[in-house]
Amino acid sequence: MTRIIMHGCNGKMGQMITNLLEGDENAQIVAGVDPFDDGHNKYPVFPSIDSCVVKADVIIDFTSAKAVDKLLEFSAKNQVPVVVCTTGLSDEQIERINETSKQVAVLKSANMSLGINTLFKLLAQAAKVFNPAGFDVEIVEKHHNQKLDAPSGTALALADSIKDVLPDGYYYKYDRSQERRKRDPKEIGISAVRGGTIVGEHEVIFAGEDEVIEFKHTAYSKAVFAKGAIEAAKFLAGKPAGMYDMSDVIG
Ligand SMILES: NC(=O)c1ccc[n+]([C@@H]2O[C@H](COP(=O)([O-])OP(=O)(O)OC[C@H]3O[C@@H](n4cnc5c(N)ncnc54)[C@H](O)[C@@H]3O)[C@@H](O)[C@H]2O)c1
Ligand SMILES: O=C(O)C1=N[C@H](C(=O)O)CCC1
Repeated sequence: MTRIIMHGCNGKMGQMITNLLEGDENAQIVAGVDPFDDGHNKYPVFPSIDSCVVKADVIIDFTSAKAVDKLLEFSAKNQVPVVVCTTGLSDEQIERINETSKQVAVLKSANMSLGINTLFKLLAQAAKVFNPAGFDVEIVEKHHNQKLDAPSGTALALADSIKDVLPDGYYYKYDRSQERRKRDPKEIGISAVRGGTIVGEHEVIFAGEDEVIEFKHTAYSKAVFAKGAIEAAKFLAGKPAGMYDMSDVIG
């Protein structure tokens, strides 16, 4: 039985995972962490990670960027592997995650779905074909009106999977409103839309002369992320220190 600490247990993702794990014979939440708690969970809830005294095999994190530094400290100090799903992290925090992974197992992924993690590989292939032919790359992401960070972590990861295979000099362009000039071919455009209850949509557009190729992923329920996070937690428990991602889980 994999014992899990749910960091951010009372948020939308924390509660989705709580509900899914109710019927799981191989994993259970042994403690939650959330500063906002009304006592409705079946497990004990602590207001901060450093006040959590329950032993566990792995932590799942869906909180906010502000909560991640303390989490990494706790994970390394107590030798509890951690699945970091929170997005909107700064470059310094990503560096801290890499440093932490030298002491304990860390899996970081901006998107836990099979579809997006497969898309990373497809996009790398597509970029190698379309870039020499002069295609422009634009990414459009859409999410619900409660989301704090923009662009989404997934949009940035999709952009990275393309930029990584392109020649040097490509850069991300988030806003063209202050400029009056033609598009620079070295731009990778990233646009964010927020509204209603959209779970998550990502479109990657390769626009060439007289033809356009579009890749699109739509998440219809947060369950797709929750199931991926649970699989990742089961995978990571007991693993040696190192940096992991969803491709290690999916294979
Ligand atoms: N990787 C993925 O597949 C994926 C999927 C969905 C959401 N996310 C990301 O996960 C994060 C959370 O998403 P959400 O929709 O559940 O948000 P949410 O706002 O509904 O929930 C966040 C929860 O974290 C709690 N929290 C805040 N500070 C905390 C702290 N210091 N310690 C413990 N808990 C704390 C909040 O009280 C809240 O209950 C966001 O960054 C989002 O972008 C990632
Ligand atoms: O609901 C969110 O918030 C999501 N955030 C992730 C991101 O920023 O990429 C993944 C999709 C859902």
